[in-house]
Amino acid sequence: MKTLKEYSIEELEVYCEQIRTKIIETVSHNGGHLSSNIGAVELIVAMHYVFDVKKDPFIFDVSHQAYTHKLITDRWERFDTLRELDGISGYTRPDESPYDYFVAGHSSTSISLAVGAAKAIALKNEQSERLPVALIGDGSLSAGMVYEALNELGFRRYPVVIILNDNKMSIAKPIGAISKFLSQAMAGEFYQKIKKTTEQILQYLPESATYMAKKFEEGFKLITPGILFEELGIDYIGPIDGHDVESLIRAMQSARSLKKPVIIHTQTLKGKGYEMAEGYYEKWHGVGPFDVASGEAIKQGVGKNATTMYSEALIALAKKYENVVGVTAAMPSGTGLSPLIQSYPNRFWDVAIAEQHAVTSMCAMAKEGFKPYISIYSTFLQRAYDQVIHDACIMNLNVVFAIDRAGIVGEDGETHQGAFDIAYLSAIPNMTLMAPCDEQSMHAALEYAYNHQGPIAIRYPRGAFLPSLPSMPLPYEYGKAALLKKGTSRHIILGYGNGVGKALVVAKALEEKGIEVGIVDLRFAKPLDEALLLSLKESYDTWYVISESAKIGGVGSLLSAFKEKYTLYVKIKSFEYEDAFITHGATHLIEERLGITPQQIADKILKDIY
Ligand SMILES: Cc1ncc(C[n+]2csc(CCOP(=O)(O)OP(=O)(O)O)c2C)c(N)n1
Ligand SMILES: CC(=O)[C@@H](O)[C@H](O)COP(=O)(O)O
Ligand SMILES: [Mg+2]
Repeated sequence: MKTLKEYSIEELEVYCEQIRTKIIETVSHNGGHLSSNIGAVELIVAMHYVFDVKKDPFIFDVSHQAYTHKLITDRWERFDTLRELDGISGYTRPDESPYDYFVAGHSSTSISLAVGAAKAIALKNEQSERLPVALIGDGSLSAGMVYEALNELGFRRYPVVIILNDNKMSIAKPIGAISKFLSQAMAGEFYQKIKKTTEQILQYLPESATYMAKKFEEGFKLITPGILFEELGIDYIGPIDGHDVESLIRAMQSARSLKKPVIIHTQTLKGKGYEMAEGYYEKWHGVGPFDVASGEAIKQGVGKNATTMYSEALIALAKKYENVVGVTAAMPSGTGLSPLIQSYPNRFWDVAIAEQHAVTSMCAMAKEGFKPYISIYSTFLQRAYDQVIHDACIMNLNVVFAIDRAGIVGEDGETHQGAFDIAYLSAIPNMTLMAPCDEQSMHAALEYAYNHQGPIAIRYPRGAFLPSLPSMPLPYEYGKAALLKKGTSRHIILGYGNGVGKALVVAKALEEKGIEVGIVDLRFAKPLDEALLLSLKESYDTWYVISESAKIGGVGSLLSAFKEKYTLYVKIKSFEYEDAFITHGATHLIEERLGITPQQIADKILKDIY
């Protein structure tokens, strides 16, 4: 059986098509990242042809585009378990395969990893000449961390090969000077033409002419995107056709021989090979199951999701108040900000993958009297934690953090679960935490936040809320909770955010067993409603907590601190997440694995009682 490195170019091209078909087929069943992956097939096949995955660190930025790598290495047979619970992950994971060098999922870490690996290889003075090779997309090139890495790499000049997959797309059309600079298409095409013509002429000229041509080509690079990297001390090759296996192999072989930092600028078509996805379509970045022939989604989401509720509520607010502004860091459709960017382009922005910049720039807008709504996933806000403290909270600025994907997100797994925002935000002075539980309270929360003085974070889940009460019991008031149901037992459930809907389902299951528990919608996790909570101590011995967050630093922790403060003799039992990263898989299966489905919670409470 031939190894990949023994394939002819023709055989490699056939192999690429087989891989592409496999990816389309699998993603159409399992969902996943389609266009990024089928657009990167030739790149990754060429990587495996030229470099040695058994020794060279293969580093994929975000690694959402690494399906080809998984298929080539050791996961072809298991590939149909993609993103399923106990199946293979949609991202690289060393605990899944020795060929996955590093965990990824958040963007723009690849060049720092390559620099670190190169440093280690140099320090270990290895004879085996291992060479880190990183694949990074044009969208991921917009994050600041990349420049921190390039700054050092260009200075220390470690041998590293960076392959830039420039498909002129992030999730959405990329914004910013970097992507504009990269897509000097004219220079690229023009440069290629000149280069090809020079090579053709050179064939008939004496050796000495080659020197002149080299100088000419060096100079010519100045009008390609290469100047950015060359000036930083990183050699530049390209731009080259990222679907032409032969030129990719040649470029990677010369990059490997340079033994210094080099970036190969490849230009690809996102979605290549599946016509409906080819080009600039946000919708084919991350997809659910779909029919390959028609491109139609198979499983449509049920009801209006929390993101749409947020988007509609923000549109209403933007109409009402001129000083409402907002930002997303490269997730316009995911956060629901797209319609606002379209309707109010001078008040709502996509700032590319730049969460730190998104937060700090909005803090300046708050200082200037605007009311910014920073629309961001719980997991990606982690990237801007210092900016929340340093730029929003110390000055107690009027900034709203609209935290989407709070709680379990499902198939994206460990790197994307929205488990930590309550823990990482509740510790910050001046920060207020609140959580709506349905559409009405979402609208009310955004309105409340508009009038709130100081930084405030509003969290809500991926997908739809669990069904809640037909109407809000009372309007939001700073730090005030709502007693939804007194019940007749000495047990009460304190729900927060989407946990309120879950509490209602649990209460119903208990009622069928003759147990009537009380229910509170906490509404604010910080500050807690101390008056209401103190009023519970006489009637309820056991307080159950349902919040979609990590237990440590979560709502249960905040309530335990409250219990300590007033020396209360109540038992607090939290159904939040234990101290472990939460793997990938459908959310309901993950919750079952964690023992926190409404039925499992009801069973646990029943066991408690009897
Ligand atoms: C820190 C961070 N912010 C946002 C995201 C969400 N995200 C995942 S992939 C992606 C776009 C990446 O674009 P690019 O690097 O060009 O890759 P492509 O999908 O085009 O191949 C974004 C914004 C992320 N994974 N990490
Ligand atoms: C790779 C990445 O980080 C994004 O594509 C993410 O998967 C989007 O998540 P949602 O599907 O929840 O919008
Ligand atoms: Mg891209």
